[in-house]
Amino acid sequence: MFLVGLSGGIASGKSTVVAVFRELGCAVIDADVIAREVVQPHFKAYQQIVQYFGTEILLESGEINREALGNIIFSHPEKRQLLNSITHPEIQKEMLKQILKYFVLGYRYVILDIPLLFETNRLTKFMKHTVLVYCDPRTQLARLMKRNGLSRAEAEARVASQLPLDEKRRLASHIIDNSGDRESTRRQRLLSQGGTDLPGWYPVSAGALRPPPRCLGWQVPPSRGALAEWLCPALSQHLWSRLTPDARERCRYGQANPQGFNDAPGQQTGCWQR
Ligand SMILES: CC(C)(COP(=O)(O)OP(=O)(O)OC[C@H]1O[C@@H](n2cnc3c(N)ncnc32)[C@H](O)[C@@H]1O)[C@@H](O)C(=O)NCCC(=O)NCCS
Ligand SMILES: Nc1ncnc2c1ncn2[C@@H]1O[C@H](COP(=O)(O)OP(=O)(O)OP(=O)(O)O)[C@@H](O)[C@H]1O
Repeated sequence: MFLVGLSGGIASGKSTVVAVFRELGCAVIDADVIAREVVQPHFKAYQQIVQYFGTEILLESGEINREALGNIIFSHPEKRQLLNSITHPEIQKEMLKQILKYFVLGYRYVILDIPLLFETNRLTKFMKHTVLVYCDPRTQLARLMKRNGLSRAEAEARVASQLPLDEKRRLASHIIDNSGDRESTRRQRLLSQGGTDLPGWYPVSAGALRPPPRCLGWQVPPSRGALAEWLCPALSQHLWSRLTPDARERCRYGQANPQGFNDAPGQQTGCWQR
């Protein structure tokens, strides 16, 4: 089984992109969702958070007031480190459990949506590929202010708590540019599944839909087109109908990269239009 690390910056569009992969039936593990689970009242991390941050960060229900905790940690780097040291080990344990679940189910690829993948840098070595959901800094700030109702200064503090997206760009093996509208982000993915020089997100999504028998692996079908038909005819037809005439031509003439991802060391594949 291969792990694909998907990351980005705060409000760069990870959830938006991941929603599309889920639509296609991909196996996705979301670190933000797990981060919410492991701080529920009966968990160890909850007790530690209350011990260090005090009961003033609790709601009346006893649950953690995420807005209040966020306000503290995004303006105090040392408190952020403390929170990370409490939550990250618990998040990683739960992620490992979910990875094992998908392994047992026979999935070939699992997408791990990890906001701080490049900051912590401990997990990248386990990833077959890393995908960065990029967004230009002005758009990122505007979307963050709007979504969270933050002032410019508050939003800037949150962005500054992470590595700049331009730096993450250099660390990722693949980029999805989400600076434009949702449809253009979607097109990047679809094109990548049928185009020429594209690394082929296809095996990831198709593999999730119907895990192939282990003994066959992925080498048996001679081309990606055949692979698509073999795995999921309905999805294959749908994707074919969404391709541009030019991309169809290229597929017909066998120029699509049958290997899926382009793995040349240090090379960023140009699959997703930037
Ligand atoms: C600070 C908290 C309470 C804010 O909760 P809230 O519901 O408002 O935001 P949410 O959890 O949806 O996170 C939104 C985004 O904030 C960013 N973010 C969250 N935690 C951190 C952090 N410690 N450092 C930098 N950025 C962070 C990420 O981009 C994340 O996608 C919460 O994010 C948290 O518990 N963070 C610590 C755990 C963590 O590191 N989570 C990130 C996934 S590993
Ligand atoms: N292409 C887009 N066009 C317009 N708005 C978008 C686009 N992509 C995302 N958004 C909006 O921007 C905000 C941030 O997107 P999203 O929640 O997907 O980011 P994220 O990276 O998952 O955020 P976080 O780091 O906080 O988890 C949301 O309000 C979303 O609706």
